[in-house]
Amino acid sequence: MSIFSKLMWFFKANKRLYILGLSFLLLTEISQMVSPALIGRFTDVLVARQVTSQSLVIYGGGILLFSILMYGFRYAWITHIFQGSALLERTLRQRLFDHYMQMDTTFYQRRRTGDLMAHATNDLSAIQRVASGGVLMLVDSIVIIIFTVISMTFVVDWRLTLIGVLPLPLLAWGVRYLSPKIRRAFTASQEAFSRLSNKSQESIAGIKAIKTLGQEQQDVASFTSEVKKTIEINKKVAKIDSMFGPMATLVMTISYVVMVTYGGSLVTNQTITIGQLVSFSTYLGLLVWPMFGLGQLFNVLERGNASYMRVQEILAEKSAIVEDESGRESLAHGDVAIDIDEFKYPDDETTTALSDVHLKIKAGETLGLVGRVGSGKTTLIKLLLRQFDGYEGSITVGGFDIKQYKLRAYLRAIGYVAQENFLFSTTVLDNIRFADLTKTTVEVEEAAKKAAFHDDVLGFPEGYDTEVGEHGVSLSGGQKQRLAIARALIVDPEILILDDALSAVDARTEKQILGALKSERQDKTTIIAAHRISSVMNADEIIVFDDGQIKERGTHAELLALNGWYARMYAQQQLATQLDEQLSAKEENNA
Ligand SMILES: Nc1ncnc2c1ncn2[C@@H]1O[C@H](COP(=O)(O)OP(=O)(O)OP(=O)(O)O)[C@@H](O)[C@H]1O
Repeated sequence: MSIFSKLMWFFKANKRLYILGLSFLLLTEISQMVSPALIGRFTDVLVARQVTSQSLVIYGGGILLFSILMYGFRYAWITHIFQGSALLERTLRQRLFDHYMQMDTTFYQRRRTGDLMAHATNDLSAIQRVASGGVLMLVDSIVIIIFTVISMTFVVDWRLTLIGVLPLPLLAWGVRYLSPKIRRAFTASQEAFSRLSNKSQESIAGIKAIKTLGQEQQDVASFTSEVKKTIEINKKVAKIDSMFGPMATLVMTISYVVMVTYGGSLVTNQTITIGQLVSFSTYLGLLVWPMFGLGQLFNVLERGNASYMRVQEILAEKSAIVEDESGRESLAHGDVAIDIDEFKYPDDETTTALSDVHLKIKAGETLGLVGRVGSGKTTLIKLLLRQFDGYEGSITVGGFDIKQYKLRAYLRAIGYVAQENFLFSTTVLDNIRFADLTKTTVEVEEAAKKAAFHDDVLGFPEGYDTEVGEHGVSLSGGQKQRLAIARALIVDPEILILDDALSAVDARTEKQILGALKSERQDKTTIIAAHRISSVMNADEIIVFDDGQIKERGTHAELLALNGWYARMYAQQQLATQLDEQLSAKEENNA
């Protein structure tokens, strides 16, 4: 029952809908009570052999009239209540989705995709059932029970009523006994569903890796075992669930036995008429649904409660990125000053990911970030993207701390391209102009040209209208990277960040893209993190990271003169390129 108080905010907000719905319910029940009384009276007229055409019209017409009224009222109240539940589902869905959108990176690291999807589907449906079936069963059952018992007392006999309804508390006891069991079973079932969703999601997403490593059979086996576990848990739910129905039938049968034996004796000693016994039997019949309803109700409420708690737990999680409500709305631009004394990832407090990183990028300049694998390049970029706020020190853009900007305003100024980029299941055109769908085809083409992607698109079956992503053509790693670069360039960001975003393109294409960036973005800032020195060698300043710290810094020439890691890497890569060129030339000669 506590789920109703938890949802009170919603019922209050939609009280008009619910008051109307419940008023129609009351009218339905009142109409429903009239027919059994009319049937009883008519039985007495029949027994006394006093049937006339007038009595036929009165009783027949009366029963028909009230049935029609009942139909209309029932239709009206059910539509109101179900409208309410659809509203609740929409409200919660919106809240949950907004929450998902606001949450930070660590939230998505902690929570598995399958779980998050289960909350948005199964859990919300279970809660929605509380506001529809739950309300319907609760109010309908209680009102029918009260009205029926009152009608039984006044139309028939109070003693028969008392004895007839005496077995009903047995049902209440049964429900109380079974409820905690169904709650536990249902929570386990929801968790099993989440695990199954996770497994399916991971297998589908990782299908290429599974096939390449020849792990199909193992994967099917582990999926089957997960399915088996889920079925076992659901069997348990069904077992407990199926106890409710027969229990209600049993209790009702006891009531009928009481009615036949005690009611029969009342008719024999002429305390009540046969017609009244018929009315009583019809009233008792009306109690069958509320008994089932109450049994089901607790089931629906327990499920709803378990789901509501899970959804609330998610909604209560706060993003580590705190939005400054009165923050700056204006576009962030100007010099970038990075002063990080120390940063540790929240899930690894023992390791210092960055320390003493102090650098300045003047507006319009290019910064290069290099260093061995895991040296901290992406970590610094994550801080710039405000994926983590918990560092000692500050990052400012245009003299203002990046935390002083409204997140949306700040991120609007940034174009970010990662090594692996997500493509949406839509056309190349809409993927490129994803950040601003008002951009024209010409603007999209221009951005694609700068990213050296335009010629590739012309080769696609339907050019810019070719569908890509899950339901469309597959792009190569390099094409995906260049599409993502075009996507970032189209909004002409104040700060463009390329995080190993040229790793899958060849040296010539890289040169072409870097040339376009240089000429098109003269007054805009660019940050390039890369493994290939050629990606950063023309930057105004190059930072060499090692173990989260700046090990070397300077221009290309200065770093070569230092004769450290950078110079060694450059020499090695130069050598590799020369060897490659010699090999290609040889192959061409041989061909
Ligand atoms: N979310 C995280 N939680 C904890 N540690 C992390 C997290 N992300 C990265 N790290 C660790 O931080 C260190 C720096 O990683 P980072 O991704 O910044 O390196 P990188 O220089 O960009 O490497 P690469 O060249 O491979 O992209 C690594 O030791 C990495 O394991």
